[in-house]
Amino acid sequence: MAHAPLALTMGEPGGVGPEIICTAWERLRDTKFVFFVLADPAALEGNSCSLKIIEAPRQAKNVFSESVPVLPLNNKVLPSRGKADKKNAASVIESIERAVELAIAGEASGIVTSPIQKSSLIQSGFNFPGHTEFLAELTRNTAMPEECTRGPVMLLAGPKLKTVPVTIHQSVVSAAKSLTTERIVGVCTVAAESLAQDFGIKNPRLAVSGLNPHAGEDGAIGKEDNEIIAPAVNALKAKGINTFGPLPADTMFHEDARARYDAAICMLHDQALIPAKTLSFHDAVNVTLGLPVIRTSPDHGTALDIAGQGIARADSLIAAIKLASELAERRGSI
Ligand SMILES: NC(=O)c1ccc[n+]([C@@H]2O[C@H](COP(=O)([O-])OP(=O)(O)OC[C@H]3O[C@@H](n4cnc5c(N)ncnc54)[C@H](O)[C@@H]3O)[C@@H](O)[C@H]2O)c1
Ligand SMILES: N[C@H](C(=O)O)[C@H](O)COP(=O)(O)O
Repeated sequence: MAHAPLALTMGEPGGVGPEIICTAWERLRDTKFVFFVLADPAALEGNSCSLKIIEAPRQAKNVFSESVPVLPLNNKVLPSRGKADKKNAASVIESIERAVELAIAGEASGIVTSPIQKSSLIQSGFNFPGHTEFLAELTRNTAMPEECTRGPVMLLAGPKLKTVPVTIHQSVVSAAKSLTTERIVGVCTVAAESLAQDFGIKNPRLAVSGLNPHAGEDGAIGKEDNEIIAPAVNALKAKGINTFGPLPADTMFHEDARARYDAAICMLHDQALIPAKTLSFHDAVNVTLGLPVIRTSPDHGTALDIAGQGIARADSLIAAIKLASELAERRGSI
């Protein structure tokens, strides 16, 4: 079967994306991890790698060892290193939309997204708080693979820890208010399915965090742990999903605790992402579970503060490319 390349989105042209794409290509050019970049070539110019314009993803494989294959966008960018210009929003968004189209069409085996500057896109009228929600919308009408529940669900996957936030890009106040037993059951169901099917973890063990300090101290410090989270854990156990909790979030990430589970399911974005990024900032990958296409991303953002200085590390992007390729192989799409 022909191997489809991975589609790599351009991300924020003023951030570290362009330089780490170039570094990632330099490190991967002689490997099986072939990708092409959906970008205005102007966004990638000025780095040390050579670019080759391609007309279709299938051409990527033939040029990959010599140059970065670039599938040009219709919208142009005016890159300004270290600054996110909302005038570039159309191009940033087009890159994501076209990657999804190509993945749905089978011309790309998966999507790896470069970081976007959310605030700049939102100022331009973009209506989504992140890739996760935008990708869910773009793939809404595409059928899921058999026996896979639709998400989206965010997973931060590192060598020492996998974490899933139940609430994602929400204020802490709105996240706490929006927690329901059904939502927790839904997220855990997608996570358990994907850990088994995409990551090959048989009967994955899910450790569910509480919301409040000490998981509510039996109702003395908040009622959500007993009234919303504990019933979700019971419902998941009844479905045969290997789940336990709610656990106090502050003590569930030390080394011995991590050995007891395959993924930590957390109620809040920062409960999940702080331990993931603290333990493995340069190795962890952000994966969207519960989509009909494969999507990974580095765990870091645009890093405007160091863009263009030649010090940005490409390790997390490389890990994202390798993981997307591994997931595609497992799903049999390449
Ligand atoms: N997948 C994504 O699109 C994604 C992910 C996370 C954050 N973001 C966005 O990025 C923007 C900036 O976010 P932030 O400042 O919170 O986080 P950030 O990850 O961009 O930066 C945090 C710190 O880590 C450093 N850093 C980041 N990437 C690095 C790398 N590759 N090598 C070395 N150092 C690196 C930065 O210099 C900074 O000091 C925000 O708009 C945020 O929403 C996007
Ligand atoms: N919440 C993520 C983080 O802090 O790393 C980041 O915003 C990326 O989210 P998307 O993948 O939805 O863009």
